[in-house]
Amino acid sequence: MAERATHTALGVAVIGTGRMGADHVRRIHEVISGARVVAVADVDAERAKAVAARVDGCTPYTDPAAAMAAADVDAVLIASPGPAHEATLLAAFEHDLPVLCEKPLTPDSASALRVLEAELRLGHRRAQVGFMRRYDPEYVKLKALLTTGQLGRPLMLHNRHRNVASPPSFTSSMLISDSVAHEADATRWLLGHEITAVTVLRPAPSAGAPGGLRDPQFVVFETDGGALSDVEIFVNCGFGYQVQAEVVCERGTARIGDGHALVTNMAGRWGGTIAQDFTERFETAYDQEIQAWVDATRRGEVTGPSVWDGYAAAAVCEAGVRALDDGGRVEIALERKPALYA
Ligand SMILES: NC(=O)c1ccc[n+]([C@@H]2O[C@H](COP(=O)([O-])OP(=O)(O)OC[C@H]3O[C@@H](n4cnc5c(N)ncnc54)[C@H](O)[C@@H]3O)[C@@H](O)[C@H]2O)c1
Ligand SMILES: O[C@H]1[C@H](O)[C@@H](O)[C@H](O)[C@@H](O)[C@H]1O
Repeated sequence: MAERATHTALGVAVIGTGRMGADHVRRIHEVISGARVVAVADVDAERAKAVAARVDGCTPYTDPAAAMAAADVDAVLIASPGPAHEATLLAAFEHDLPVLCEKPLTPDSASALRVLEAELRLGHRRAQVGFMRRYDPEYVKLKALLTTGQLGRPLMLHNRHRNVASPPSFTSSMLISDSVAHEADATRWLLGHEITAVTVLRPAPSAGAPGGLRDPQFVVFETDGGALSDVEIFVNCGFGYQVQAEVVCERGTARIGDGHALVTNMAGRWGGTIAQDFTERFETAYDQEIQAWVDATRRGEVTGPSVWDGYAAAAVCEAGVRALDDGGRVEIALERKPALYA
């Protein structure tokens, strides 16, 4: 596959054509280079048809397996809901197809381990997980600064993750498993530590939270490097989409996410605007992520967040959901890391 794809555009099947899937189809078709969408699959036939109609030569399917079996498919982008990811990943591995799987890899650590074992049986990495913050220019700068060691050892990481409003089906556990999943990965990646324990504190819910939703929550990760990483997750803040991170190190601090690219002074006031959702705040990150995946895939490589990263984040979130339910501190014991992910 890799040799063929090096000379021609990579043929991508996009599985799941909802909000993210349709946006990734647009991105591959209009924004990035080196790939074309040749198939889409969605259990909702009308949705698949409508998205396929926007791209010449794209065939709609309702069965992901049928889409992946099409002759012109070289790679798979999974954007169905988390519980559907395992089956699609395993089917893609059966065809030995490269995959970019939106986060979460899977919703729990047992299913993530089954995916990891299937990839180990292939004997080479095939899948990348869609932790797009690793491609966001601000996160990339922060990671580069930490890697120089100028600031000294990281002691604490403070994260804020705010959404304007949660979708109707959002549950209290999903604040952890769907949203804080990003900070589980960002903490591991920025600090280079594994997370060993998680505590979830629950302030009185906001009056703006839909009935019964425990929103906001305050999550504390402990790491094997002795650092603490805290996350304010507030998915019905009402005013904007904000993702901020501040690392406190022995000799200084560094902070991203203030969004002060444009500050205006007018009529006795100063200020700027706040993004309203993730597609706006992380637009560049998604573009860079998909371009990097296409480029690496055409070279026959897998370079992004790995199945191990997806498994570790799933284990952290699973512990977080238990900590939310019990109101206590839950320790995390990861499996041994296989050499494939060293
Ligand atoms: N990286 C990010 O910032 C980010 C942002 C939003 C969503 N996501 C992730 O992207 C994925 C999709 O989220 P979304 O917001 O687009 O959801 P969505 O509900 O808008 O779309 C999901 C689509 O998948 C379809 N579907 C359901 N089961 C399927 C199956 N078995 N096979 C094929 N299609 C199936 C649904 O009909 C729907 O059209 C999730 O994993 C989510 O966590 C990531
Ligand atoms: O699925 C979405 C997505 O991952 C966003 O990046 C995050 O901000 C939301 O909280 C989450 O619900």
